[in-house]
Amino acid sequence: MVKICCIGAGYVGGPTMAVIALKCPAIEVAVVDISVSRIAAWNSDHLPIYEPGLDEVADLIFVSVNTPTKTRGLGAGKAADLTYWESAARMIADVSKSDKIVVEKSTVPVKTAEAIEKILTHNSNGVKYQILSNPEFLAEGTAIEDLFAPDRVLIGGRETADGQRAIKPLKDVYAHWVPEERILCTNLWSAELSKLATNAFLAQRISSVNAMSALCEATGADVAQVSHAVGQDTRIGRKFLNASVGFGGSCFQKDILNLVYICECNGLPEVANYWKQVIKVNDYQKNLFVNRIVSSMFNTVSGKKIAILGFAFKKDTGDTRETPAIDVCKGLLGDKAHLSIYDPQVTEEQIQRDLSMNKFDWDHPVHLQPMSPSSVKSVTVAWDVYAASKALAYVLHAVQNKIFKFLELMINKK
Ligand SMILES: NC(=O)C1=CN([C@@H]2O[C@H](COP(=O)(O)OP(=O)(O)OC[C@H]3O[C@@H](n4cnc5c(N)ncnc54)[C@H](O)[C@@H]3O)[C@@H](O)[C@H]2O)C=CC1
Ligand SMILES: O=C(O)[C@H]1O[C@H](OP(=O)(O)OP(=O)(O)OC[C@H]2O[C@@H](n3ccc(=O)[nH]c3=O)[C@H](O)[C@@H]2O)[C@H](O)[C@@H](O)[C@@H]1O
Repeated sequence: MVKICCIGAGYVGGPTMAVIALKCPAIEVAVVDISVSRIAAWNSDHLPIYEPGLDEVADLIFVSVNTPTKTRGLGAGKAADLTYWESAARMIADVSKSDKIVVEKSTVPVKTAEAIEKILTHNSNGVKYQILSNPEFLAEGTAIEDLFAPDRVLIGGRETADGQRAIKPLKDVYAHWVPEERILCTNLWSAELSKLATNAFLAQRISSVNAMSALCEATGADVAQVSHAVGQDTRIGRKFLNASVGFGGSCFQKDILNLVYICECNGLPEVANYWKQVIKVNDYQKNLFVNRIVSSMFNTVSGKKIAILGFAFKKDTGDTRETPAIDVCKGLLGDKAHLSIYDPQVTEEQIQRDLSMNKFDWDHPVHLQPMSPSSVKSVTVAWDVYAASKALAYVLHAVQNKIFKFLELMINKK
């Protein structure tokens, strides 16, 4: 019987292992995490199984730990910080007594498998390792349906006989519920890079339509109509063409910055600049939104009360990682506005934490994040939409697409 262990019980590790356990009753699945509270939370919901310890637990080890953007040292602000990956790999090397297949589930820079291989084999005591890249494409809010019916499952392995042999057991796991033609097998580097490329392409579409939205505002075109017309072209397609206040979420920005850094390291500055522009347009969009509010209120929001409806980075999630609401709120707070924030999925503590935290600090295990950020005094968190909107000067609706129209309505009503 195949045994699986997953290191990292987060947004990816938790649901992915839950689905594997559900679809493959004969496979024993264990999930480990360095965050005690994370494991306690999962156990309280009876979702993934927790087994303390890795020793001899698994044949296939998924690693789904954080890969944040580096905040200091070489590549700060762009490169992926592989600290957690490295410590997971060292833990695997320390405790393994039989041959293992280590599966990269986290999104990692292309060529990471090479470094992981070195760590694992350095003190291997005769244990053999094969590294596979099996990036995850689920989106939050639809994680379970994405896992049940993925567009594709991607598995990259070494192009050696051992590498190809290692692909088989992983392919067999997915074959329990994913049609064979949707399981793509490639070499390691293609799989690693395809994940970064997919997120870059998706984010690029959003930046493209957001750039158009600025031109629409300047010319009287309606961005919803333009995006609908563009998306009707079957070569382009309709998805991911909703204009917004900018994309958020834990990965798009992080992965593109990572891609930019890899291009620079490979002596490809033109390619790096091309992708950097996707982030620049996203930042521009968030600034534009703040500037528009401030300028339409006699160039100052100082002392004015503004309600923010929705704080998470998109609907159907309580996740606030890189939510554009943080930038919008910080921009308004910078001009001394008073904010009343309402989001039924997000706690007050999380909002205060997000507004006080430094850029990129959120992407570390919970217990390693700064613990007691000072709360932002000019922010109140409301428990219903009416309370949030009481005595407000403006309502911002942090749900993609409707924002500009909604604001326009509000402005016109004034
Ligand atoms: N959130 C998402 O929708 C997606 C995320 N990804 C990628 O998957 C990876 C994980 O992302 P999330 O699950 O969102 O992160 P997360 O922060 O929710 O979960 C990561 C977990 O790993 C744990 N961890 C860190 N180091 C560890 C170690 N040495 N041993 C045991 N546990 C350790 C942390 O405590 C944390 O609970 C990232 O590389 C991300 O880019 C990929 C696709 C989708
Ligand atoms: O690697 C990852 O972490 C994941 O990143 C995204 O998933 P996610 O961040 O959960 O959410 P999305 O639905 O992609 O939305 C991201 C952001 O783009 C915004 N967006 C999305 C679509 C759109 O048309 N316009 C738009 O502004 C959303 O509001 C949100 O802020 C990808 O969709 C997943 O395939 C990928 O696995």
